[in-house]
Amino acid sequence: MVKRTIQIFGRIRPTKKNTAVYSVDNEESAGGTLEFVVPRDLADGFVNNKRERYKFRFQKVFDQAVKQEDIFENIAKPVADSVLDGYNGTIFAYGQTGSGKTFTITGGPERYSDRGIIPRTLSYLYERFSQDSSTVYTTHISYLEIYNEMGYDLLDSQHEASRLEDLPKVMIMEDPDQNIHLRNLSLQQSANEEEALNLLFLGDTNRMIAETPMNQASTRSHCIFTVHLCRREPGSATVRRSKLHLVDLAGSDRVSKTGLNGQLLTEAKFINLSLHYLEQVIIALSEKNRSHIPYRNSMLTSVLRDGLGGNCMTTMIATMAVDNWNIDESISTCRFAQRVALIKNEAILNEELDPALMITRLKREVVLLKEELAMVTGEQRNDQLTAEEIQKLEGLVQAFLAVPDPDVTLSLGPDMRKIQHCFSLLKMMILDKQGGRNSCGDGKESPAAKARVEEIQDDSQVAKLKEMLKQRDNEISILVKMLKKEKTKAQDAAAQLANITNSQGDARVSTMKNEGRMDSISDLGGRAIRHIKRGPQMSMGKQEAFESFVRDHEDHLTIEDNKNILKQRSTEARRLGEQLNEARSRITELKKQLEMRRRQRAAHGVTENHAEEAEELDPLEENLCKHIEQEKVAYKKTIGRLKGLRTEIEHLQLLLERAKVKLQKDFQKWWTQEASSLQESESRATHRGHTGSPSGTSQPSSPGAPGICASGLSSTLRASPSDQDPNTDALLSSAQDLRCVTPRSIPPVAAVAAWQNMDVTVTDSTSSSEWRPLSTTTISSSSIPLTGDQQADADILAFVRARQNLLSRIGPPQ
Ligand SMILES: Nc1ncnc2c1ncn2[C@@H]1O[C@H](COP(=O)(O)OP(=O)(O)OP(=O)(O)O)[C@@H](O)[C@H]1O
Repeated sequence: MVKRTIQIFGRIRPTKKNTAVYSVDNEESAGGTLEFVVPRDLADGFVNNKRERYKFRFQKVFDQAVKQEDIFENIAKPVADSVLDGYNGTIFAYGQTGSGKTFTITGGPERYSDRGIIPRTLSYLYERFSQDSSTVYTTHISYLEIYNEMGYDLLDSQHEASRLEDLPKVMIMEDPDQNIHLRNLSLQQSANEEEALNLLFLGDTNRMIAETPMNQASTRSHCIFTVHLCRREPGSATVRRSKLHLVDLAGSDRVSKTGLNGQLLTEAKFINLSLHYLEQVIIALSEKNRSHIPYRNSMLTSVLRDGLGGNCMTTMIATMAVDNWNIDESISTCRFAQRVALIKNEAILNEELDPALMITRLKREVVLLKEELAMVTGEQRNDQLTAEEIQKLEGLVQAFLAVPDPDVTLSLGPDMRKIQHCFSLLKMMILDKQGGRNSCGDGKESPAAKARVEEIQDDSQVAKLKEMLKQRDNEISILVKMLKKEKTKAQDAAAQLANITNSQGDARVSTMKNEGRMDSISDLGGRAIRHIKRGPQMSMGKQEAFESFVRDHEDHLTIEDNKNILKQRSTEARRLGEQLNEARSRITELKKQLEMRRRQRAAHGVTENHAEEAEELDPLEENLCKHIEQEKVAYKKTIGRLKGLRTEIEHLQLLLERAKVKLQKDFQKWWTQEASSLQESESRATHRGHTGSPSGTSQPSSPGAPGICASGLSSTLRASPSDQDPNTDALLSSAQDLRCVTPRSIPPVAAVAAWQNMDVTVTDSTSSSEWRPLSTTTISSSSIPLTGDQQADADILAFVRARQNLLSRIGPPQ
């Protein structure tokens, strides 16, 4: 058992201006101190206008310039080490909103070097697993978000979460021994670093997507990323199970300061309530002789129960901002940390007997005892050894011979068949080695020995061939299955491509023909292919808007930078891969040369009777060995670099993927806003039209639009409040195209309606007050360019009907 108080560390977020006076002092032995100096005039009722100096003690304080790497080395690595040893670990970040909790725990979204504690810890754990090949490690991951006292599983890949409520809800259960269980929280196995990082990415993406402007969940929720580790020593019936919780708490800002109201106030109360309960638990734990600790008051404290005053090595990171206006919050964060530092935990080694391993062990014992019994009672088995048994025995003999230690024994159990077979194998090997010397005096092998050797060789050969045949059969059936699957996929893709090219092409071709823009038609196929590659969600008009949006997005430069770095790293990885292949061939070649040289020398020694010469060191041989060693060192170095590059490439890919999701989300938000604002101005213009304002004037693009071509996008938007449906978008893009060839004087709505073959009378082409929909029910679908896809066509017709209804509601002008 390890008794230890919760370790507290301070981290100060970089700030550019208006910094409060503070000082950090880290001493090797006494830990670190952080001191704030708050002048009386600045305090001004903020914190305390009596005291000027506030001094707090931490294990260590990390000032603004400290890198993520140092945070990992000093804070997370020791905890990860104890988790590897079988103890539970928790690291939680506490601080006000924007003080750098997420940056510390997960990392920044832009640079590889900004990776936070989670990705670095995963990297470290898998590296340690690979160094300890004798132990079997199994890793599972869970990712829980707690928002308004409700738990959500962030690793759900089944549902497309667009709101937090779409994610599976997690319930807290308690068993009779008062152990906490989280029902509905999935545990995903991750075999390697890549899989673990993908899970982190999935969770973060779910977190980001589920967030809406009304529910800034990332700021107002608690997130707990947990690594569940199981470690098995070879031959041992015990397993060690440990858990590592990496916790990003909600902002600890005081409600009075945030000035919230309505829904946000309710959320803030919930968050403050759960942080308040956390504080209560911490106060109760830091007080002596408290029998009741109120863990059950909130979901957060229930989940973190072990980490707080229980079986766990726990570390807290107090994140702080030192801008003048944040100083009171930073001081209260420090005060909280001081209380946390009083809590004592008792971490125990989580070792238990593995029932499965116990069963296997007992079964093996039963077999041995049975065999021993058979030997004692003289009841020997006389059935043939199976091919598998023969193969196993060969392996045992090889392993036995490979170890020069004379104390090592060949343990075969009391089965005489196995003992005899191993003797035969050994005899065969000796005969083989002795070659001509083990013959019947005349230099030839005795026929009996030869026959026996051949028999044994045949047996093992047949067994090997049978095994190979089985493997090949398996491979063939897998390949056949894959081929079938690929064929079906190719057929589907071809059909989909044909469909999309036809439907989108048809819609555009007619308008392009009208405009004489036939050269663009040939481009349609290519665009359709790009469209499919990007996903079937966007119409071409929207796609163009998206491309423009991406170009003007604030993250564009970072994304481009990351793309370039990714390209460079991929090129370097390819080059290193080639180097590795070359080094491998060189090593093989050198080994061949060495082998040949050794044979030549051995042959020379035998034929010329120069046995002593053969024993001497050969300079050429020595040189070859040296060369091989050098190549091996270079090979290992390249492998190390390649491994590092692989991690960096995977991380960059995830960053890019995350940036893509963010862009799509931002675009979707912007698109919806633009659509509704354009619709509003459209209806305003219509009303103005009713009162005699000039008609058909094109609407200005929204000021928020980042440089999108007004004629292409805003016209599509004008008619497209429902942007979810690609067919509607395509339809509206086509409507816009038609508008381009419609006389300017015809109002846009009339143009769309005309294209839709609705009965619209334009009695005076210069006055918008003269147009009106005649019929609200007649829709001649014959002239609507339908796609042939039932769902898409139903959507198109529904859209046309909705538009017609809208027009009818506007009604004829007075
Ligand atoms: N040490 C740091 N170095 C560079 N940038 C940082 C650092 N800490 C925080 N930031 C930046 O400051 C901003 C706010 O940080 P972050 O989102 O991590 O705060 P938070 O405490 O998690 O806030 P919230 O409570 O809203 O989740 C981010 O843009 C982040 O990249």
